[in-house]
Amino acid sequence: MVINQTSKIPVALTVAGSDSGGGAGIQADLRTFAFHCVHGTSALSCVTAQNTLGVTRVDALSAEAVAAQIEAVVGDIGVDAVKTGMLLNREIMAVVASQVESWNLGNLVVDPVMVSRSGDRLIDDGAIAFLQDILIPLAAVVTPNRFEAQILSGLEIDSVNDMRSAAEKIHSLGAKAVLVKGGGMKGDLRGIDVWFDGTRLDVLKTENVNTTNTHGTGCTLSAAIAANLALGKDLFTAVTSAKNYVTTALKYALDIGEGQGPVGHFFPLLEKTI
Ligand SMILES: Nc1ncnc2c1ncn2[C@@H]1O[C@H](COP(=O)(O)OP(=O)(O)OP(=O)(O)O)[C@@H](O)[C@H]1O
Ligand SMILES: Cc1ncc(CO)c(N)n1
Repeated sequence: MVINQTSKIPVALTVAGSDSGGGAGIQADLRTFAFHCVHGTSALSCVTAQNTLGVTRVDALSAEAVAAQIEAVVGDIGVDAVKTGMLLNREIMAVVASQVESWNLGNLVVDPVMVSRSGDRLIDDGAIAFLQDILIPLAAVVTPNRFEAQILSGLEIDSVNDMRSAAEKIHSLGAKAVLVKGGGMKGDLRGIDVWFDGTRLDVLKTENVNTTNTHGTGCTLSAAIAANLALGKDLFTAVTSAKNYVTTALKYALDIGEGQGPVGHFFPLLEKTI
């Protein structure tokens, strides 16, 4: 890609939580945007005290504060794509949905964050129905992991066929496309995702990377999809390129902390210096 000083700089917005450990959430999103040469902007929904072992505390921002951040960014800078991550509660989801509608924001990637890899609950009771009924229908693509896809579809997911059925069921909620992610599947199925956009049902396969340092894969994937959309790629290409980015970032995952380390976003720089 060539970006010179006269090119229009693509801009992406993440509406998500902060991960103090730097592996997921807004920190992962902004790094991912930067490594796609996309200017990253952010609206913080909550602050988690978190590390590679898990989440010890969550503090929500007010819904008004989230709305004000989105307004400040969109009203002045403008955005080419948006991703949502950990939105925590219905009040925050409601202002995000109304901002998306009033600014007519297309290219919306909804990562329906409900639970972390280490098993911590990242959404309030009662917010799931709102996500399902109001936010997901506004999305260009929704990217549930295995656990989230089970909740959204009501199906048990143990095989690729189950992932296909879940993708079809979740598509009927109204998003243009669905990517059911397979990071939480067992054995060889880890790393297999299923795409459905109403006509095309595809199994997306990359190599299964043998690492336990997988913190932030989902945030990185949805941020990379948003970055690719901001760069003007079509939705399916944005998703497959994002998946390739995550696979390489997993190969360069960081072995830090006592638990699950984060994926290594900065591999493009490492490769240049090797
Ligand atoms: N070990 C692995 N090898 C290859 N790809 C993987 C592996 N683990 C996860 N992935 C890929 O990473 C992407 C994110 O999927 P995953 O199911 O891990 O999301 P998630 O559970 O939302 O992530 P997190 O909550 O850790 O941010 C998917 O494309 C998935 O296939
Ligand atoms: C802030 C935040 N967002 C998303 C996730 C999902 O991995 C997480 N663990 N923390």
